[in-house]
Amino acid sequence: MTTLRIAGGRVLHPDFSVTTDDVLVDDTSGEIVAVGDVGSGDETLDAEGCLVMPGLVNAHCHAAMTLLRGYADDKPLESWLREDVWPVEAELTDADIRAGTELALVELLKSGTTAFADMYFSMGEVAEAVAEAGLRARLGHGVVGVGKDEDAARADHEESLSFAREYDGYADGRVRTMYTPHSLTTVDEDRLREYVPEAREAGVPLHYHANETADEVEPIVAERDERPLEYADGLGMLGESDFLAHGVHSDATEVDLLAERGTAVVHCPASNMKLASGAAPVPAYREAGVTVALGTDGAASNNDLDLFDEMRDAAMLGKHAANDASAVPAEAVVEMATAGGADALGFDAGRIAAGRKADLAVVDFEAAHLTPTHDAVSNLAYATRGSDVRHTVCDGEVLVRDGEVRTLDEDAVRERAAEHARDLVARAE
Ligand SMILES: N[C@@H](CCSC[C@H]1O[C@@H](n2cnc3c(=O)[nH]cnc32)[C@H](O)[C@@H]1O)C(=O)O
Ligand SMILES: [Zn+2]
Repeated sequence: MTTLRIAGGRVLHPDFSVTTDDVLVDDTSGEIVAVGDVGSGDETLDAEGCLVMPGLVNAHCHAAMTLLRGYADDKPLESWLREDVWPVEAELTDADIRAGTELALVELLKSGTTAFADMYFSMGEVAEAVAEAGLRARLGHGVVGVGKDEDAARADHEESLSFAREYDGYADGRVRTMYTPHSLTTVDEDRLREYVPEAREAGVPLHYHANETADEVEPIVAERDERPLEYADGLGMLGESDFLAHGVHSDATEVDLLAERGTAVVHCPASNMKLASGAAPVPAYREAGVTVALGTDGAASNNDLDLFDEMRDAAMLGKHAANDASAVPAEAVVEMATAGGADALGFDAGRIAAGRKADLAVVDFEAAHLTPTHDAVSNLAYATRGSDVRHTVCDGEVLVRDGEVRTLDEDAVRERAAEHARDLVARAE
């Protein structure tokens, strides 16, 4: 066992208090050993002038969509997907996805993110990239039934399940998996009835888009005379380990249903604002006891993967939507980006405490835009940027030191991704 002492910083505790303390982590167990006066470690990571916080969790992402950053903007979800995104995605190769995912991982790591959930395709490539980069992930092959005959749709579901079975526990357990039907409107009821029980048998959680836009809610209500999440519940899709993305247009019945079932919601404020999907009822979820996490969604609808941005957006959108400046306060968004995300994804992380996973972000607070520090949590929620992250530690390993990614070659990754993005778009035209 080699221990690492993260020394001299101010530590953000689970109760949101902040003290000047050291954190000792063990790179063999990947856990936090002690917080406080921890003695000396085998190695030291300097955190002087910094805030040591739990690593951020991006609980809903399509990592390789970094290749489509800025490709098609300023359109609503339905036409954006059908006219722009899906035609280009039809041209994606394994190598494209690897290149786009690595680009995403560089961005995630440099901005303090230690875990993410990814729904996309060529997930074996994504798992390899995660193994190499050193962070933690919950991965699923996204299933879309639209435009496919029954055999093709079945094959897509089978692929999602076989990936989930094969890769769960990969990369020393840092990779966990999930079954990911794209949404309640893009996947057939018959197929869900067939495959959801198989996912249960495989012991993997479900993750899907739900109640993202009003357009997606209306046809379900019109056809079935029940709310989308009542429909999902009838299909057995609201389990305790499941988590859904967006939940913008949930009504009070659905909020209560989620609370009762223990299903988490991933709030994606930037994507929801950019696609003009609406504002999720975050205060109602939290009051009802629903676990709320934060996600960037893909870089094509955000257009970055910076969770500090997302925290700020969540707070701002929450206040604006409620017409109440006290709605979605600083502590709430920091909790959503850390403990909430870890809970949604089923990782024993998101809090700095002995015995928890050693997933940490060390933020340099000695910057003009972070001075003074009246309230460290306020600074994190409202003034910090991803580029303020100095070190990122996951599973006890230092993945970013002094702003430099140690597990991936940033320049090579960036060049490769730019090349793949250019060729991909050219093929699709
Ligand atoms: N196997 C599927 C791929 C599904 S991956 C997940 C999908 O979600 C899409 N996506 C990205 N952002 C959003 C969003 O905000 N709402 C709904 N879908 C999205 C993304 O472009 C990708 O096509 C197929 O054969 O098409
Ligand atoms: Zn999405």
